[in-house]
Amino acid sequence: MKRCLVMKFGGATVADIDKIKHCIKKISPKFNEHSIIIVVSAMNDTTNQLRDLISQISSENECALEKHSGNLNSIKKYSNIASDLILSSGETISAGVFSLCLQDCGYKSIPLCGWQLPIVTDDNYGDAEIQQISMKYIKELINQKTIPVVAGFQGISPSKNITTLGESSSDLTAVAIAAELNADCYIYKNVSGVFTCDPNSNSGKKIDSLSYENMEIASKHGAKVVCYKAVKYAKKHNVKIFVESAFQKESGTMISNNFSQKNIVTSQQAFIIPLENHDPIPSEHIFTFGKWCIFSNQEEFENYALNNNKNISKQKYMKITLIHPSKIAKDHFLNIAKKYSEIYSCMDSYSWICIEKKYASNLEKDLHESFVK
Ligand SMILES: Nc1ncnc2c1ncn2[C@@H]1O[C@H](COP(=O)(O)OP(=O)(O)O)[C@@H](O)[C@H]1O
Ligand SMILES: N[C@@H](CC(=O)OP(=O)(O)O)C(=O)O
Repeated sequence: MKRCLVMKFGGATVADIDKIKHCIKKISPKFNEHSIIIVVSAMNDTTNQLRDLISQISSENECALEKHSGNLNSIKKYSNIASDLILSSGETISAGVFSLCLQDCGYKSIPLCGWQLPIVTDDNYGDAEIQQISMKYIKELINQKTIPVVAGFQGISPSKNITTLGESSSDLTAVAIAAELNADCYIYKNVSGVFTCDPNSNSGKKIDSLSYENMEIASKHGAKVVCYKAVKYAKKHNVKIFVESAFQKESGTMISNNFSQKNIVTSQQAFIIPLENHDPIPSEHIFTFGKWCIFSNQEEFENYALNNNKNISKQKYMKITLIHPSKIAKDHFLNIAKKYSEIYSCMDSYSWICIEKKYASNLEKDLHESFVK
């Protein structure tokens, strides 16, 4: 059997037929060497429209609930089951449409819902955890040189209800299938990789390679580019993720254990100090990667600081960069902040700090070590 490759296309990349046909161009160079498995998200913002639809009904449900004074938990459970069925339908359509487009381009293809594999989850509707996946059907299709197009985001509970895996979790479907097949996982987006900041709102720089740990932290703190549950799963099962543009040729970002030295500022050249209760950081603020910003080197940082926040002394800022929430470090952060009072007042309530290695005390080093382990 050829080596398997999972290719996941996000909602923005499958927004219409023209875009899907562009996505398909990404498949042909890989098709001869690999057995391809496609995973798709719902077209564009279909899932949000479905969420809106559900919320219109749910508010009426609450009134009905009060009228009938039924058992709140069981009524909630029934409405969650129905909501997940509705929410999952965006991916069902998308899998069918993508598969039809593949057929139109001359490939043999079959669309699959999560339950057809099946991807068995717990019954935590709306944010279900994967418990077991069978690759039997996918392997049969691969052997027949047929490309399976799997609807992302979907699972099935032990009681045979459709579940969804959580917001943006088609990435998780893709990574979980890749883990089962010992395959790499390509995630195609409308951006060309993971950037130091959201490329649509700031002048970030593309990162060539990134550790699971850094991506996990960034995703957890709001970087929308790869779903947090997917990164966690990839780390656990050692699945290499490549984030690339669906429409451009340039190389993207690799997320793995083999990351290049220059891109790991937060764990190698600097110390992450965990903090608690940080406030949301305005997008124009210097530290945005979701809520994080990673710089490859001092010069990059200085340029960014200079271009984006002229009020802040770049010299002092060199001592400050980043963050993760945790109880132990809060007092410690406040002490550091006092040392750099000018910066602290600039930062106001932003509890984000990162200390370059050369400035770090032993305590800071210990905190860092305990965090990155
Ligand atoms: N650090 C980051 N790097 C790249 N994209 C980011 C980052 N933070 C936020 N984003 C945003 O994440 C979005 C995800 O890409 P998109 O293709 O829209 O997602 P989807 O796969 O869900 O359709 C991008 O449009 C980009 O603006
Ligand atoms: N459509 C689902 C799942 C998903 O992963 O979507 P996307 O890959 O477009 O973020 C959602 O919006 O949550």
